[in-house]
Amino acid sequence: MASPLIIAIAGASGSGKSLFTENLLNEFAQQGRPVQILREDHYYRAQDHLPMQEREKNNYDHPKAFEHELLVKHLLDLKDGKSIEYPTYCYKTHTRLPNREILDSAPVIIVEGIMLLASPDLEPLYDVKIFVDTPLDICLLRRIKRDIAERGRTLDSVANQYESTVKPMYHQFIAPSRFTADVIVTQGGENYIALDVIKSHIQQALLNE
Ligand SMILES: Nc1ncnc2c1ncn2[C@@H]1O[C@H](COP(=O)(O)OP(=O)(O)O)[C@@H](O)[C@H]1O
Ligand SMILES: O=c1ccn([C@@H]2O[C@H](COP(=O)(O)O)[C@@H](O)[C@H]2O)c(=O)[nH]1
Repeated sequence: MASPLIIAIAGASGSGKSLFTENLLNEFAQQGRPVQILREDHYYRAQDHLPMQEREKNNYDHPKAFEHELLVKHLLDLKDGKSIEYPTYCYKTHTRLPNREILDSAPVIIVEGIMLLASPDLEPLYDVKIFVDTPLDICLLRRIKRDIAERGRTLDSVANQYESTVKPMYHQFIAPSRFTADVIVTQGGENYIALDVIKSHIQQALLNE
């Protein structure tokens, strides 16, 4: 098998990265082309050694919050055609779960997450770098709805975390990383023209291998 293409999709929390990734996956699934998806969030560091109150105060919007060393190893393994033991993370308890999933390599690997273009160790591994660029007020509104519905948060906790870490870290790490991207996607997860352009590029790259 030729070396898999690795597509990185970055952007602010709530920008629409997950939805964009799902829609890209659907495009390939319709053609019966195997795609593997990795989420950077699964590589948040385990925090079982810390009490819950400490975990709640942590900065989850700093590159060091992630075990990027393990993500680098996993991407290299997938590039070599090997399977990986993909970790699982729980946002409610802010730590890893014991179960791991075996993921096989595939011709297209999509990796999605906030800090993917802000880590010099990861950047050389990508074949295509995409940044989903959505205004921060829209990201915040989506995050409020999602975090209350799915991640066990309250309006107050979302607002406090946003002011203390999410917003400042966005300006320090995520916004500058957009300049390393090959493609900037506006309008979040439902930009079908961007999806089409990226799908065509990937198909062409696979044909040329
Ligand atoms: N273009 C869009 N229009 C409307 N809602 C969207 C759009 N993109 C994403 N969403 C919604 O906003 C929320 C956050 O999107 P998500 O893809 O999870 O963001 P991210 O992965 O960047 O944090 C989800 O509930 C998602 O369905
Ligand atoms: O334990 C945790 C881990 C992460 N977060 C927040 O999640 C987002 C990143 O996930 P998206 O799916 O891209 O929104 C990040 O901004 C962290 O603040 C958390 O709250 N708790």
